[in-house]
Amino acid sequence: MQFFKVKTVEETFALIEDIVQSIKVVEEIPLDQSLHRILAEDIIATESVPSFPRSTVDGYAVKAKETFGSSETMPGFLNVVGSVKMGEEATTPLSHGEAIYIPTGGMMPPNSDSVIMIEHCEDLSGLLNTYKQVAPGENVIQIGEDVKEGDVLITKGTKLRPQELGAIAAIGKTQVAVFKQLTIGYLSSGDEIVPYETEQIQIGQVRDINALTITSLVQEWGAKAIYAGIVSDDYTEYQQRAEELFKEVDCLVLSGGSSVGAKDYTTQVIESLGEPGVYIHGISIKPGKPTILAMAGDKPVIGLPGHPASAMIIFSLFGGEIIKKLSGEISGNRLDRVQVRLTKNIHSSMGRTDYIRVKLIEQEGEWWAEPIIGKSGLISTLVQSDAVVEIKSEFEGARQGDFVPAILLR
Ligand SMILES: Nc1nc2c(c(=O)[nH]1)N[C@H]1C(S)=C(S)[C@@H](COP(=O)(O)OP(=O)(O)OC[C@H]3O[C@@H](n4cnc5c(N)ncnc54)[C@H](O)[C@@H]3O)O[C@H]1N2
Ligand code: MOO
Repeated sequence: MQFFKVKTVEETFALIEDIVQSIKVVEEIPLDQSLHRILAEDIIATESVPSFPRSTVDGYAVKAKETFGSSETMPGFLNVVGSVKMGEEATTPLSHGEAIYIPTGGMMPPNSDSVIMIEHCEDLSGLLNTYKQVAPGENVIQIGEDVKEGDVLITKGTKLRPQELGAIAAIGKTQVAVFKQLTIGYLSSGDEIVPYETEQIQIGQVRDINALTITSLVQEWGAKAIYAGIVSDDYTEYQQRAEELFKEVDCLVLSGGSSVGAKDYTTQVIESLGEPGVYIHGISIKPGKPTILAMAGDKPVIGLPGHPASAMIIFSLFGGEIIKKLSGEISGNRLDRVQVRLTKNIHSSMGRTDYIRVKLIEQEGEWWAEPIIGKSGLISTLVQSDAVVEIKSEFEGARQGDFVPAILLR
């Protein structure tokens, strides 16, 4: 038996972009529960922030031109006529030759245009000595300088980070429309795989590692994971369990049995779930060559190679992209690779993209990648890794000192 439908990494990403459609289900949820969710509406500012001009420092609100020429040796003089109270409207207008004490964040009094910091002046019994001149607008946040009423503050498809929640809170919006949280189903396969809680394992058995790595990645990405346990290498059982789980989820992930051994039923199980079926069986990638990507109806199905490091790397790359597309996220400026330098020569084969597990070391302000040697069945190699460096298919490797792109695993 041979692998068929083998694709390059670039073709795989292009295919994902092409075949995976975003879910359209939208729900309104409280803002404080929307972290990491995907915005399903444009957030239009219904008011300006700030809604009144504010001081950015502790000092005295003044008319800038009345401080012109002030210096340490030649101070200017202004009369202090009051103070601004926090949280209250400043109503007393500033007249010629006057200054008003203002705390950081306080409202600028009418007719004032700038603030002189307290360290640049001295209040001598109501006579303010100014030792520095200020420019009009200095130390003031103007109305709408943060957010202007009517502007699009955040666009649909944005993954909500803490700063987006803060900005939405600033305009007084308490509910947001987001796309439904995705549910990703995960099932392990293999006669030798036993629940990780198994205290005493028999010779030949291995604890289910992928259940933890894969469902944890799902959670890290803001989706919900359903772990449906382990199936043996029996087609009927595997097919039934996969089909049951498939009905409950937006995307199904199966681990193990993706190769072409006699008991590798994953392809057959996936084909049974519906049309159009398997698009890719085999990617020219290392590790993780025997990866399966399919669509059953509008739901993506991923068959991961069983080796734990392969499964995690493949799921981080392609699973991440599929879930992102499915979730409705529209990535803006994405910094998903950083440039690091290699501490050693790395060999790789033309026509195959390699992802090499590396430890990152900082030396004299530069980041260096130290390859971690180990087979793709070894989970500890990922524990030691900070990143994987990418050697694209057109290269036969990379030399010590070369800059290479790294995908962070932290
Ligand atoms: N003749 C060939 N054989 C293999 C090839 C090939 O090109 N030609 N590719 C190899 C590569 S690369 C990989 S990766 C594996 C993938 O095989 P499967 O997806 O069929 O996975 P299994 O055989 O079920 O498992 C492989 C390995 O991983 C262990 N495993 C599986 N699931 C888990 C789990 N949930 N937790 C911990 N460990 C797991 C399993 O016990 C096996 O040792 O195929 C190669 N073969
Ligand atoms: O996916 Mo396999 O890891 O290349 O051993």
